Amino acid sequence: MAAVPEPLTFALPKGRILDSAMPLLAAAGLDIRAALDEAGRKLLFELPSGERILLVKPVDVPTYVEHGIADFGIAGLDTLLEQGRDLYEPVDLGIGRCRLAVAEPCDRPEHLRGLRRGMNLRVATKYPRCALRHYRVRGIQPEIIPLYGSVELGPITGLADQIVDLVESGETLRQNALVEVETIFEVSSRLIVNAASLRLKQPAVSQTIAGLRRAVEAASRPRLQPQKVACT
Ligand SMILES: Nc1ncnc2c1ncn2[C@@H]1O[C@H](COP(=O)(O)OP(=O)(O)OP(=O)(O)O)[C@@H](O)[C@H]1O
Ligand SMILES: O=P(O)(O)OC[C@H]1O[C@H](OP(=O)(O)OP(=O)(O)O)[C@H](O)[C@@H]1O
Repeated sequence: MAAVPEPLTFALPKGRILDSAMPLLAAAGLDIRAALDEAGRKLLFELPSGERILLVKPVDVPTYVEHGIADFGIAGLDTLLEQGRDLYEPVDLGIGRCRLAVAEPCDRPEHLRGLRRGMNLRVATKYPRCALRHYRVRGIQPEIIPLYGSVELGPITGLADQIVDLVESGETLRQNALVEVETIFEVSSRLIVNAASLRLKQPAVSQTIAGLRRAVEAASRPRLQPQKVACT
């Protein structure tokens, strides 16, 4: 008797990324909307097609995938570069687009003079490793002040001179009198895969990857504008 294939498990990030990922997942045959509504506050649920869904804080998604608890996950490039884990990253989903950037108060250019004189630069960030790498290649050794959110408060309150944080529209910076001075890298969300699942759960894993690639391609194709038809 043929062995029943083990169902796939997906670690999905709660919050803004899940909303943009749902149409892509549905197009790839993984329609989680109804099960999600039914799940209420449950963090682990099963789809009628058998797949298991784990709802995880975005920063924890790579942990579940690296440890093999989930076969797949969705994580931002910011999180992946910060954590530097052993994972496959086969599809850029093209969602959750933003950038990791350096910003500072618009009205306080004196830190620049400090930088040139090698004075201690205090940088508040949720991304200590990415920030350190960015400054070190420029010969600057900043004091990193780790924060878990509302990073823009750092310079306003005098906690930090600069911040390294995500910028999308730039509205949060603007409303907090900060200005972007350098982009470190562009961010989008990626499909991540556990290394062992890639080998041991073929062909289901390959099918999912191919399905999501097709969904991303279809989503990025320009839509045809409806043409006006002249009635004669
Ligand atoms: N403003 C933004 N625009 C687009 N993508 C973003 C933005 N902020 C974050 N992201 C992307 O979404 C991912 C998750 O960010 P999100 O803010 O939802 O998680 P979080 O900071 O852990 O939130 P929470 O603290 O509410 O759990 C980030 O790693 C990044 O890739
Ligand atoms: O350029 P914008 O479009 O204004 O977006 C950028 C903001 O979005 C993220 O914050 P989030 O909403 O996740 O809150 P957080 O500060 O708690 O991380 C990020 O950390 C910025 O603060």
